[in-house]
Amino acid sequence: MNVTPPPPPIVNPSFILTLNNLFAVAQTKELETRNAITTSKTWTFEKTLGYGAYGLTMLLSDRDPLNLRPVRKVVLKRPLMPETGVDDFVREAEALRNLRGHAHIIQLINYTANVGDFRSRGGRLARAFRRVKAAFNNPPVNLFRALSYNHGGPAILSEYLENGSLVRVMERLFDRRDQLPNRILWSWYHCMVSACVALTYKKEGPEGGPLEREKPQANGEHYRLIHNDIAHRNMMVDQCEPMVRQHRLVPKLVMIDFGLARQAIPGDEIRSEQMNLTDINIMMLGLIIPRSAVVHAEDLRLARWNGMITQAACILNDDRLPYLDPDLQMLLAESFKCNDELEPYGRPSLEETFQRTRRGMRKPATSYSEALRILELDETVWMIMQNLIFDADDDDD
Ligand SMILES: Nc1ncnc2c1ncn2[C@@H]1O[C@H](COP(=O)(O)OP(=O)(O)OP(=O)(O)O)[C@@H](O)[C@H]1O
Repeated sequence: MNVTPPPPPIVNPSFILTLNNLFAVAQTKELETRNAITTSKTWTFEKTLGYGAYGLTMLLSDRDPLNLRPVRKVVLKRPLMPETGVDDFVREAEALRNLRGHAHIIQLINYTANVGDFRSRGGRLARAFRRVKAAFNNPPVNLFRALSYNHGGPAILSEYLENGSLVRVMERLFDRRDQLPNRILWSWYHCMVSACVALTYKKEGPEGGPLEREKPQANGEHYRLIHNDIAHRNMMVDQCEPMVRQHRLVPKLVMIDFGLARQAIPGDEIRSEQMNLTDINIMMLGLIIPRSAVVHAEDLRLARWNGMITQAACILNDDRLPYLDPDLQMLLAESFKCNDELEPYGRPSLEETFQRTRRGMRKPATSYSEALRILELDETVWMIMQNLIFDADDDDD
């Protein structure tokens, strides 16, 4: 019998992480980082937030023995193995630097391609002096320096958002057989669409600078960034903002994890916008029906509805979703519209979705029918947010 030999591996096999050893590698990396941070005495290792095929994401806090400043928490992301994923880190850092200053994007604090560059030549005295200085002012480079003694490779530092991701919200909705009022759905839809608008132009703001809400740009260079990993786990819940009308009751959402982000080629501006937007629209279906298994475009079912063919069948049954705002239902139905060949057709653009979600977000409780109004009142929205996010136990973290 003629047996064809297997093709040679494209990647050096020593760099391939199987699921079996991924956990062990992540644990070792965590221990290394924990030791380096503990030795430095200027930062504290709090916990590991997560790890994927390439990176380990950890929460650290600024150690302030004199209690001179508010404790600052930061997120540190490092590659699991120095040989792999470094390109993803460089791309992620570059995207975060370009997008810094956009209100719905996680804010980069600092980045280095190689923590080894921070290895200081000073002796014990210099180190002791730095430690004393750190009690007054502990800049993020101290962290890179702490990591530099035993390691090289890239590190990304970003702000920490303590309210978890939309996965947490979805799980709680599922457990409690609850549903989100339309005003929360509109508000979060608009946040996520704003994050997609952010991906169309660079902001390049300074570290710690003011954040600006995104606006579709009529002119200027298009950034054409495709996130490639838009999912509930990569949309974080921020704080409420008492001075911003739309986030007084409903906290802002912020997009994270740009490790897979790529810039589309010139000419592909609209395609890049539509790719990000489709992922957001799929996330919206999940927020409306947390029990639905819709997580990928392939899971969408087709329906004929109001003279169109749409893939949004799961939200068109009015008996199952009597509370859903017809305007929101219509926007999502149109966002999954297909032609007779079942290809995407006539879907609202990013700019149109931005304008329609903004109008939706601004609807007061009184604009809903009397039967629904109780769900949409400020008091109900506030109570649901407390319940799902701010007062929720941390047992499922
Ligand atoms: N800035 C942040 N604030 C709070 N939590 C964060 C932050 N960044 C990441 N996390 C948490 O850490 C987890 C992993 O982070 P991240 O998505 O950046 O890494 P990843 O290795 O690409 O993971 P994945 O492949 O699961 O997306 C996230 O799902 C989130 O829960």
